Amino acid sequence: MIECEGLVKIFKTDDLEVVALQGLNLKVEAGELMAIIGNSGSGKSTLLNTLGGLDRPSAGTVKVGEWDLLKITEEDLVQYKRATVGFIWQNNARNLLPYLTALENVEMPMMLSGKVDRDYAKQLLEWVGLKERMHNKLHQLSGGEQQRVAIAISLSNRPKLLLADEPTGSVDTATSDLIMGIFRRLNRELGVTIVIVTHDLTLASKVDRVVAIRDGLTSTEFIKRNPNMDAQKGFEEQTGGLQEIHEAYVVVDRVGRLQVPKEYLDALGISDKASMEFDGEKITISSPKKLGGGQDEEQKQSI
Ligand SMILES: Nc1ncnc2c1ncn2[C@@H]1O[C@H](COP(=O)(O)OP(=O)(O)OP(=O)(O)O)[C@@H](O)[C@H]1O
Repeated sequence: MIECEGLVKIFKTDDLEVVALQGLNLKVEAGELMAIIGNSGSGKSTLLNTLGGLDRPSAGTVKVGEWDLLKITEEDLVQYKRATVGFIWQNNARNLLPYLTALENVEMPMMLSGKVDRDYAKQLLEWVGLKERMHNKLHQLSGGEQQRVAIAISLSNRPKLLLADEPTGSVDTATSDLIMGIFRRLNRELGVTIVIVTHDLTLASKVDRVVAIRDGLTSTEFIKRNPNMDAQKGFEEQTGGLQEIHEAYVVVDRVGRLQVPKEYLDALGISDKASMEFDGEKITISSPKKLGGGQDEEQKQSI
């Protein structure tokens, strides 16, 4: 469904260039429900905006289904956004109209694309658990309910891909669980591919695959050891961290590049060069060998 290879995004302002994505690789299969995590400024939103057709990529490959988002024309981009992708933001005020009802809000994008399907709009609000509140004006709904209206809106164009940027960022834990449950159902029952960007490790622990971004590159992948773990409700909350539930893998790209965490490099005093050894079973990266002896002091680290 999604294929990014060597994806680069550079933001240019008057006197500054920011390389937000530095040659990122990412594959997402159709029907996946996965999360992207990373520190602030690591490029998560830029990646999501690029996948959503809101930001234009600077270089590399970025394909979503049949669409090549690097080469796509402006005209096709409008079509892509209309037909293929749905978007949910943390700040739902961006896509909601407070003086309209929940139902009218869901119908609005349908109206803009020329085809209002009231039954489907109602069905969507039922899906997100707002059957009883669909005729309430937005300002009469709580923040969590508004976020659920936003989810219904994002599905109004029947997207194959749903992109959610911190969808639970401003709601409480109960609402966050509810939203995650809605995502899981949409994914399992309607087959919508869902990519969630989040800081929240508890949320991330509830999906099968998590990809970590560091400095605009995919660095680590976490794959759930037991995909049926969802059934054990509350388990994630008890265990907390991602590593309890997922196996962590370092991402190696097509030409063999991988990202070594900065803290490891700092601990070993590695800056621009390292020694690498292969003993038939594992690869060892260590601080550069000192020419003319001194190897005994070498600190080693296995990867
Ligand atoms: N429109 C823009 N113009 C210039 N620089 C930008 C723009 N958007 C993002 N950046 C820069 O690109 C880098 C990545 O930003 P991005 O918003 O993708 O990170 P993020 O991981 O989503 O962070 P956060 O979790 O804080 O939202 C940052 O250095 C940011 O300052």
